[in-house]
Amino acid sequence: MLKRKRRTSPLDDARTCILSAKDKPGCVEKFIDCYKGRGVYASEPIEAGAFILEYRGELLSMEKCHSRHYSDIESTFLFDFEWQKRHWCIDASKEDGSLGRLVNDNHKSPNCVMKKITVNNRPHLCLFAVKQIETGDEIEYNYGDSKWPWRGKVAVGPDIVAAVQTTTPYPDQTSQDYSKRDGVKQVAVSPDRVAAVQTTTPYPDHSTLNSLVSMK
Ligand SMILES: C[S@@+](CC[C@H](N)C(=O)[O-])C[C@H]1O[C@@H](n2cnc3c(N)ncnc32)[C@H](O)[C@@H]1O
Repeated sequence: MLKRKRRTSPLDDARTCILSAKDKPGCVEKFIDCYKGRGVYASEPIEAGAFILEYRGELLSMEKCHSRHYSDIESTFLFDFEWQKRHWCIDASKEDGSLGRLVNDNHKSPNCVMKKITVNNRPHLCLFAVKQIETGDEIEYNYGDSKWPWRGKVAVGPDIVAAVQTTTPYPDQTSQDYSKRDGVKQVAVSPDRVAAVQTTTPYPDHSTLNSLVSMK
């Protein structure tokens, strides 16, 4: 009798990618517009539950993270979480070519979720699909409950964004040169925006996301 080949579990898949320090094939980076910047898109169908990408970066203790000085843009690439009863941060502010750091926020209908997994006694943050994802779909997860400024805006055209909420003034990013900022291709972040998302930490608080995805 023919033995059926066992499929790799999503967790094993994630472990393999983590150990190889390479992104899993199946996703590509795309420039969306000068407001949202880049995003990550599925280049093949991804089934619900599958491992997608690691949010790769430098693992820092919270103390170390606090001691560093990040620009507003860099601070949007910090992801804090709890592990072994201590607070940690993945600093993905360095442009290292990895895709996990480029995944954008969607708090209404995200197609993946961030989970914490431990490999070789170190924590890693990984995105897993929560629904079937089709080729060409943008990969998106929920950044958490912070008042992210873009959540009050609605896209009305490929490059035009209309403000539907005016509680936080936000610079007109359509008029800025996307490619010249900070030497990285990132959307400028206004100080107002950082103030709006600050809670207990001096940078955007991803910790709310942790409870959301039960990263205990
Ligand atoms: C971790 S980075 C994601 C990658 C980023 N788009 C880039 O091009 O580098 C987070 C930044 O992406 C942008 N962003 C993420 N989700 C967004 C959304 N739903 N709408 C508009 N901008 C978003 C914001 O500028 C945010 O500070």
